[in-house]
Amino acid sequence: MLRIAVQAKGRLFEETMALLEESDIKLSSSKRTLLVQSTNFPVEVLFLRDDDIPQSVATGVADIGIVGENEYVEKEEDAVIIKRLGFSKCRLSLAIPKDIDYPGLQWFDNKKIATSYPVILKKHMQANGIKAEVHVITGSVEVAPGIGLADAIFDIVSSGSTLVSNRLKEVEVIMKSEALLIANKELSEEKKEVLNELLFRMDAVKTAEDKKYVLMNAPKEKLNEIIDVLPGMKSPTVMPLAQEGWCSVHTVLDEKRFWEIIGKLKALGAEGILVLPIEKMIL
Ligand SMILES: Nc1ncnc2c1ncn2[C@@H]1O[C@H](COP(=O)(O)OP(=O)(O)OP(=O)(O)O)[C@@H](O)[C@H]1O
Ligand SMILES: O=P(O)(O)OC[C@H]1O[C@H](OP(=O)(O)OP(=O)(O)O)[C@H](O)[C@@H]1O
Ligand SMILES: [Mg+2]
Repeated sequence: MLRIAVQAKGRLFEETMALLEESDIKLSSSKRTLLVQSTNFPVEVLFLRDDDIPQSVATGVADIGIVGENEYVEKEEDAVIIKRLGFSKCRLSLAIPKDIDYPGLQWFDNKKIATSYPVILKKHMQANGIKAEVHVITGSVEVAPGIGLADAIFDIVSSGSTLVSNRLKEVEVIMKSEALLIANKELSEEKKEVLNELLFRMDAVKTAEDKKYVLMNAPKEKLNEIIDVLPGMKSPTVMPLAQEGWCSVHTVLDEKRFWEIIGKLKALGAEGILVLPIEKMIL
């Protein structure tokens, strides 16, 4: 049985649960108890605060965990990164009151900075020879300058709207972060096998995520030109239609180039284009 530590509630929770669900890991209880077994796969899910996930994985309380990179780097626990998961993307930044002119990092010399990430902050300041006072608070960091608790903050930024509503501006990005799958360093062979199967399933979900299955009717005389604009995995499937001179073309398209390719297909006379989501893709 492989034990996975995940965030019980918060910014990581929904996408973590969606990833497990799309990997066909069914959980026995919809009520959230601390530890829930899967009914169809040899894993159990341990729900924790995200701060506690790196340590629980490093000590072997859990075998693997899903946690923000910021939290993983801050905690300096001895666990290994297995996979970058690409969700909960954000950055850790320094921000100061918006009306202050910012001359560069030296501004922070002898200033008081509020943060929940003292380790990352102190390392960065030390590496740049800046002596700042670090004031640790665990939440609502952005209000600190407004209430006179600190001169500046070092915290998570995504859209930047929390900074704006607290009259702050982002002046330095110190690190970028996304959700990570981390693992204990000494998993048994049995657990490694379960982990490999889980990774195989997660890859199939991730690969499918930015792809679409596309079907269209194409005039036969334009078929070669249409095939030329389709990247596909190998080559498209082409099937005859009852109507003379037409065929049906099926292929897989990358979401990034989707509109560009669809435009070319329409120009070549493709009709009745259907676009379907792909649940899983095994290459
Ligand atoms: N606005 C955001 N946009 C994207 N990702 C974010 C955002 N805020 C936080 N994250 C990421 O999600 C993680 C969890 O954020 P959350 O705010 O839920 O943490 P928390 O309040 O410390 O939760 P917990 O109760 O588990 O300790 C962060 O460590 C970060 O990696
Ligand atoms: O740049 P933005 O898009 O505004 O996001 C940044 C905010 O998001 C997170 O807090 P969250 O909203 O998760 O609430 P919390 O403070 O309760 O963790 C984070 O702590 C920042 O405060
Ligand atoms: Mg936390």
